[in-house]
Amino acid sequence: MGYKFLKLATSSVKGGNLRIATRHYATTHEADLVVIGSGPGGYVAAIKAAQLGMKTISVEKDPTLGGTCLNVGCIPSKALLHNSHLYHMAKHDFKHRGIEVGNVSFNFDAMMKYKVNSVKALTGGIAMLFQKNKLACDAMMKYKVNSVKALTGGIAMLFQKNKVQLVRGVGSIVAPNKVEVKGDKGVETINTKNILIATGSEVTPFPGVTFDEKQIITSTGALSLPSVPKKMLVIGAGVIGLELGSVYQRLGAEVVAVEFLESIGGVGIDGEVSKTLQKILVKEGMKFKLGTKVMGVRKEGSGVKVDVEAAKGGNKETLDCDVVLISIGRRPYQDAEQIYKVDIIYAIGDCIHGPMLAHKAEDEGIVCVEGIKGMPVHFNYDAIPSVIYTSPEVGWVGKSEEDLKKEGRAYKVGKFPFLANSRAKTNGEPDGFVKVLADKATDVILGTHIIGPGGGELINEAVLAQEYGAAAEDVARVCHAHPTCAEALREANLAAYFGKPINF
Ligand SMILES: Cc1cc2nc3c(=O)[nH]c(=O)nc-3n(C[C@H](O)[C@H](O)[C@H](O)COP(=O)(O)OP(=O)(O)OC[C@H]3O[C@@H](n4cnc5c(N)ncnc54)[C@H](O)[C@@H]3O)c2cc1C
Ligand SMILES: NC(=O)c1ccc[n+]([C@@H]2O[C@H](COP(=O)([O-])OP(=O)(O)OC[C@H]3O[C@@H](n4cnc5c(N)ncnc54)[C@H](O)[C@@H]3O)[C@@H](O)[C@H]2O)c1
Repeated sequence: MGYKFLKLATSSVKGGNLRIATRHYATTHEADLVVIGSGPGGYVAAIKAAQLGMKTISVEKDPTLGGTCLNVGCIPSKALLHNSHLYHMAKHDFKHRGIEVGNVSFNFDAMMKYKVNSVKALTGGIAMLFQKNKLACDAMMKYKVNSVKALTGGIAMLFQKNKVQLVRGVGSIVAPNKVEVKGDKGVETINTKNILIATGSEVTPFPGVTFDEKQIITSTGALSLPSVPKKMLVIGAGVIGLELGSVYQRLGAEVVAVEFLESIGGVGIDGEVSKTLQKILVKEGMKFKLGTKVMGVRKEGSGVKVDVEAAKGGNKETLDCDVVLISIGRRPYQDAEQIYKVDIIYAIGDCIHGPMLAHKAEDEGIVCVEGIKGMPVHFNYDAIPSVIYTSPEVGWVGKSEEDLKKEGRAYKVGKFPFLANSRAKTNGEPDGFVKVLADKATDVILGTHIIGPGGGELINEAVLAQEYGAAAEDVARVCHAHPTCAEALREANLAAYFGKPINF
């Protein structure tokens, strides 16, 4: 697929948050490429462009680099998921493994501090990498002084290393080759050959509901609650609802997830995997109200009341909770004022179509700047992995059984349970399975679905196979280390191509 699909008129970029700035120029810069937004899409694109020899400027409005993913998304959520999982294991699982640790408790403040430090370490590093390309930048230097700690980390280091210049402030496209940045230093102007928009996304609001980020919260509030609520209601059992719901459920909250659909896990998840995940999470203590729509959310007394109704109509009830997390999706960032209509700009990541995932944004960023340089480009949208970082983890790539049935495509299924995988069994993590879907006639892999230990890591092997057009037999004939959970992936491929695995 060519890179032109990323070349958009600004008017077609859904997240049109690009303002017409007041014209009072403090400084003028020249660039080959200006990247607006330093999330995983923008910062990766900026670094790649600098590595390809382009004079690159990154424009960021927020005080820290890294966008949603590093500041209020992937990274802080995974810090909480990992540590709450360790706590949960120590409390409920260690004893039967012969590990005696006495009374296990947790220090919520310390857990939050660990999360903050994980984020700092990564956001700081981007600026360092930008600096490595030795472009003078006052804002960068100020940043260096102000956040020495941050500079020891990842993104700051990457900016430094790759000589990407950073200009802080809100970017606006004011002409086809001109970006204005309104920041603390007034308005800076950048004359540039190319512009790339990577302005990301924001929470989809719930009609009639105002977030206070204390009791009626988005994912951002959920990442910084002062204490574990007694009862948490989650609206939307998609990725965020399941991940952050898991965190608080493990830490002792009673968590109920209300979901409009009859299944959990959001878009693209295979139906059998979704059902299995739901069973496991219910066993762990999470509750679900599926096929239920939320009609209203209001604060009453010290709590929150949520009015719900069966999605098909009928049964109505009011649910009580201390905190309600609304996680019904995200939309392209909409701080829209006036949009200058220019034809030749590029846009990537959450602000355009496609799955809102950090790795999708990153890969689009690389493909986009390679395209600008006139290099051959390739991005296979059918081979973007999805992971839900619950316990066990869920990972998938390609088509689900539901997709294939809808398409009327003849396919075969190869399935292997972790119960029969020696490593998973020995580790005491036997829940879940690997399912491979392959074309009935050609054996070419169409989709892989994993629920089980390390599913989020294992899926990458399946992505590689699918990217290279592998048949199930190809993976089945590759020697896999023993004992590893990856052998379950091999066995599922064996089952798909030969009809029978070895160990089950
Ligand atoms: C709780 C949560 C958990 C998540 N977990 C995962 C996960 O595990 N894995 C995964 O793949 N994805 C995850 N995501 C999704 C992921 O965060 C996004 O897909 C990703 O951040 C998108 O990258 P982006 O570069 O397109 O935009 P963003 O990361 O949103 O970055 C956009 C940047 O642009 C800046 N900006 C916007 N407008 C302007 C302007 N006019 N001038 C200057 N700067 C501007 C913003 O300040 C921001 O820094 C998660 C999201 C959330 C909310
Ligand atoms: N692990 C990851 O990769 C990860 C983690 C977190 C977030 N993200 C990204 O962030 C984005 C947003 O996540 P999300 O969980 O908010 O969205 P989502 O699309 O994953 O899930 C939203 C869920 O809310 C349900 N819903 C919508 N309106 C509802 C209503 N009125 N009442 C009840 N249920 C309702 C939907 O049916 C859906 O199941 C996603 O696109 C996701 O890709 C990714």
